[in-house]
Amino acid sequence: MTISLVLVGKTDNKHLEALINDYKKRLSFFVKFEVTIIPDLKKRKNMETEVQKEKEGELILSKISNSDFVVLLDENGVDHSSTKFASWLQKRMNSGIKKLVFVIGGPYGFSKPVYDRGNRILSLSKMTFSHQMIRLFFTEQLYRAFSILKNLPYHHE
Ligand SMILES: C[S@@+](CC[C@H](N)C(=O)[O-])C[C@H]1O[C@@H](n2cnc3c(N)ncnc32)[C@H](O)[C@@H]1O
Repeated sequence: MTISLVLVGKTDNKHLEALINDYKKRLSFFVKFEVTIIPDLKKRKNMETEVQKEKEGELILSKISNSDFVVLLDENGVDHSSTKFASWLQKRMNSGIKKLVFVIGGPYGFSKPVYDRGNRILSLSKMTFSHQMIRLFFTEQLYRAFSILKNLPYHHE
């Protein structure tokens, strides 16, 4: 199974990018992990929020195939402990899915068509994080999930 992470806008802080790359590298020992960045929209500062979400939504959907299992990250989704998330991930890997796609929205979240396409909505907390910070928190949680599944001494309960 391939795990793909779709992001809106490039990571705008080099320290954040370095930390994300570190977890990306660690994840590559366990799974085929790819990151797809949807470039920032041109002239988005002049756009209405809804128009921006709609345009970003079209670009997000263009990166998703019919057979992909799509998980949208959203503060209003279902939340898991790290161990529950690890077992959920194991079940997805056992289910024969070819590609598991996680999507992080832009600064204003997702358009309705993107919500409609999501197979699951996952929250990392009830608090809202920036679309930049959450990419680090999520890649760390994904690494943590694999470290739990592989019995590595990274996660402690
Ligand atoms: C700044 S938030 C968008 C917030 C809000 N939904 C809105 O409409 O303005 C940007 C993106 O970060 C992600 N995100 C932020 N906080 C999150 C959380 N607690 N759990 C999961 N994803 C989160 C989501 O993908 C969200 O679309």
